[in-house]
Amino acid sequence: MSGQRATIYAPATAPGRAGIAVVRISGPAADAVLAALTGGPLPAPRRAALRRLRDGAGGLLDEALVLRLAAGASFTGEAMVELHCHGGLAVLRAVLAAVAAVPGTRLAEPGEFTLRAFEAGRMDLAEVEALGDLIAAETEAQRAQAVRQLGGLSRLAEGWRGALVRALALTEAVIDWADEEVPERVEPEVGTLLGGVVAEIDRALAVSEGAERLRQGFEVAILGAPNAGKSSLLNALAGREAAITSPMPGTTRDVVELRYDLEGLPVVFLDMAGLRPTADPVEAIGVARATARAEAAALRLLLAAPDAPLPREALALERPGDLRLASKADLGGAAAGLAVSATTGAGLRALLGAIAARLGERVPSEGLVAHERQRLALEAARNALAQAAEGLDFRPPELISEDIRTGLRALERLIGRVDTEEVLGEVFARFCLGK
Ligand SMILES: Nc1nc2c(c(=O)[nH]1)N(C=O)[C@@H](CNc1ccc(C(=O)N[C@@H](CCC(=O)O)C(=O)O)cc1)CN2
Ligand SMILES: Nc1nc2c(ncn2[C@@H]2O[C@H](COP(=O)(O)OP(=O)(O)OP(=O)(O)O)[C@@H](O)[C@H]2O)c(=O)[nH]1
Ligand SMILES: [Mg+2]
Repeated sequence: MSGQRATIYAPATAPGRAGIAVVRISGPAADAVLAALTGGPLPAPRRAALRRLRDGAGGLLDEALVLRLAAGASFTGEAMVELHCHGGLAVLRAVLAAVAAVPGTRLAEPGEFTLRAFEAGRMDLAEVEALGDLIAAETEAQRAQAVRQLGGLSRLAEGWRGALVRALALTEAVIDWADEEVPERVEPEVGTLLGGVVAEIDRALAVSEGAERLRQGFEVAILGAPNAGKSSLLNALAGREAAITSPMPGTTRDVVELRYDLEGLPVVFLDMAGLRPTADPVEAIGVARATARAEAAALRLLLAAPDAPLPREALALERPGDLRLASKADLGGAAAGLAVSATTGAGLRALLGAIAARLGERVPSEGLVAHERQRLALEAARNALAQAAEGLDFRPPELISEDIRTGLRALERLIGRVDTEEVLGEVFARFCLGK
C-alpha cells in the first residue's frame, strides 16, 4: 500500500439517529473496501445494489444499498464507494470500523473529499467556497446565492482571463516588433478589452458587500433603556423564553442571539443589556458588549417604552435606515415609532415586514462575490487593469503588459490556480466531515 495514495472514508451524513447514514469512501482501495464488506461481486458503476455488510470475522453489520463510482467519473475524480446504511449510531460505528480495517484506508479530514476534487482540477477555489456556502446555507436567499456562485463566478473569471490574454498578446506584439512597422495601433482594442473587464469586475464588486452580509446573516440589534422590553420582544419573536425577563432594570447582561429565517433572509436578533450609565461593573461589561454589537449590526431596533424612553446612549448608535419602536403598546402612551407589544403580539408582523423590507434592499439579486478572499483578489485585479487602461496612450507597452500580467495573476488567485497551502488550509477547514 505504501506509495499509493490513502483511501479516505467518512460519514457523509450528520451523526445521530436517522433513517439512513451514508459512508463515503474515495481512493484506490475503494473497490477493495466494498469487496471486503460485501464478500460478493462488485455491482456495475452507478448501479445501486442491495448488499449485506459484514466485518472481517463474517459478523453481519447491516443491510445496505451500495454504490460504486469509477475513477474519472466521481465527485473526487477517484474511485469511490458509498454505503447507504441504516442511520443508527451503532450501525455507523460498526461499519466505519469495518472500513478502517481494510488496508490503505484512513478517516478523512473535514473537506478532504472536496480537496481531492480541487486537486484533480474538477473544481476551482471559488467553486469550493460556493459549495461550502451551499452546505452552510440555512435560508432560501443564502441557498439561492450559493448555488448561483457554484460555477457562476468561475465562468465570469474565465471570460475575463480570455479577454486579458488577448490584450496581453496585442501589447506584447508591440514590444516584440518595436523596430518594425506596427501595422495598426493596438491601443483602441486593448483599451476596449481592459475597459470591459474593469467594468464587469466593478459590477461584481458593487454588490459584494450585500452578498457577504447575506452569506453571514444579518444581525439585528435590539436597543433601549433597561426595562424597555427588549428581552420580552425577543421572546415574543422566538415563541419561547429564550432570554430572562423581569421587572428589574438591568436584567440582561450577556448578548442573547436568536437565529431567525425571515422570509428566506438569515437574521440573528441580538437582545442585550439596556443602555445606561452604571456603577455596577458587571452591568458595565454588558453595556460595553451591547454597544459594540449594536455598532457592528446590520440594523438596529430602538425600543422606547412608556416607562423607559430612549436613552442618549441608544440615540448615539442610531443610523439611517434603523427602526424606532414604541414597545409595550398595550399600555397606551404615545411614543413615536412602530407600535409593538410583546404581551399581546400586536405589531410583531408589521415589525418583521419592516425588517425584511430594510434588509431585502441590501440583498443583491446577482451577488457572486461573497468572500473577503475573493473580493481582495478582484480588487487587486481591478486596480492593476484600470492602471493599465489609463496609461495606454502614454506609458511604455512594457509597463502596460506588466499591469495586465498582475491582473491576470490576481484572477488566477481568485480561482486558486496560484495559491499558497495556507489559503487552501483556511478554505477547506470550513468544511464539515464527509464533504
Ligand atoms: N449520494 C450522493 N449524493 C450526492 C453527491 C454524492 O457524491 N453522492 N454529491 C456530491 O457531493 C452531490 C452531487 N454532486 C456530484 C457531482 C459530481 C458527481 C460525479 O460523479 N461526477 C462525474 C460524473 C458526471 C456525470 O455523470 O454527469 C464527473 O464529473 O466526471 C457526483 C455527484 C450531491 N448529492
Ligand atoms: N404590559 C407590557 N409589559 C411588558 C411588555 N414587554 C415587557 N414588559 C414588561 O417590562 C418589564 C421589562 O421587560 P424586559 O423584557 O425584561 O425588559 P428589557 O428591556 O429586556 O430589560 P433589561 O434586560 O433590564 O435591559 C417586565 O416586567 C416585562 O413583563 C409589553 O409588551 N407589555
Ligand atoms: Mg433584557
